Amino acid sequence: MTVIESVKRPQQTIVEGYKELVKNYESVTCAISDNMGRAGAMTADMKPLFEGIRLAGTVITAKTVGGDLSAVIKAVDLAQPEDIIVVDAQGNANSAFWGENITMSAMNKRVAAAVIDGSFRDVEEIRKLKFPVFSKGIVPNVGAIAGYGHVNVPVQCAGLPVHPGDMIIIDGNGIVVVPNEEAEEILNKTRSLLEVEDGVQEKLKAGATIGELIDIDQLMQNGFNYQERALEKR
Ligand SMILES: O=C([O-])CC(=O)C(=O)O
Ligand SMILES: [Mg+2]
Repeated sequence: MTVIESVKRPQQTIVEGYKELVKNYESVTCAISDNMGRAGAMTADMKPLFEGIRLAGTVITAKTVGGDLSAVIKAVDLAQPEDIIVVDAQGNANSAFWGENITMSAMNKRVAAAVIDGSFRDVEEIRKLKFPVFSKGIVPNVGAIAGYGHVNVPVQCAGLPVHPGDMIIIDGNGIVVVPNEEAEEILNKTRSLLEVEDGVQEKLKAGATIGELIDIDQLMQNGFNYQERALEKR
């Protein structure tokens, strides 16, 4: 079992920058994905417990072994306010890795959300508590708590590598992960892209179509043929 207690987080101004974007723009995750090479999102089978989850926070990871929840319980204890717990349960949707009691622990630590590559239970209670959970499913069966698992090690979650201290941003479109070392650059690029999007919106509101604005006819005449291109180079 590996338990890493201290996590290197992005500077507070960067974390606040992402929170500000989430406050001011609706589809921040889409702009972040665009800036990460049209990637960076968790898979679409990650479902929210309720609508309207909009958050940015830093990652604490729990990597489970079998159905054991011990790593999740320990991760909650190591969290700082507004952290997001990412549970790598290897996509095991037939076992619960989170429940009402763990939610109440997490709320006592002011954890912002749980993102689980697996399932959880006590769904009605957690909905009433309004604690944000994203998961692959909901199921009553839960594993033992027998001391197995790892905390704050690199993990995967829903198709993405995730490291402790990365940024997670969640809105109505889904979840994106920005690696800690790219957090500042992606924040700046995303701010700019959202401003550009505002400009495009103005043109659309004035009656334009995207096809006109990007000259789609010309683009489609230039269909790319890699064999022709390869021959040109001989
Ligand atoms: O107790 C467990 O193992 C999970 C659970 O149901 C809870 O956290 O309430
Ligand atoms: Mg329970």
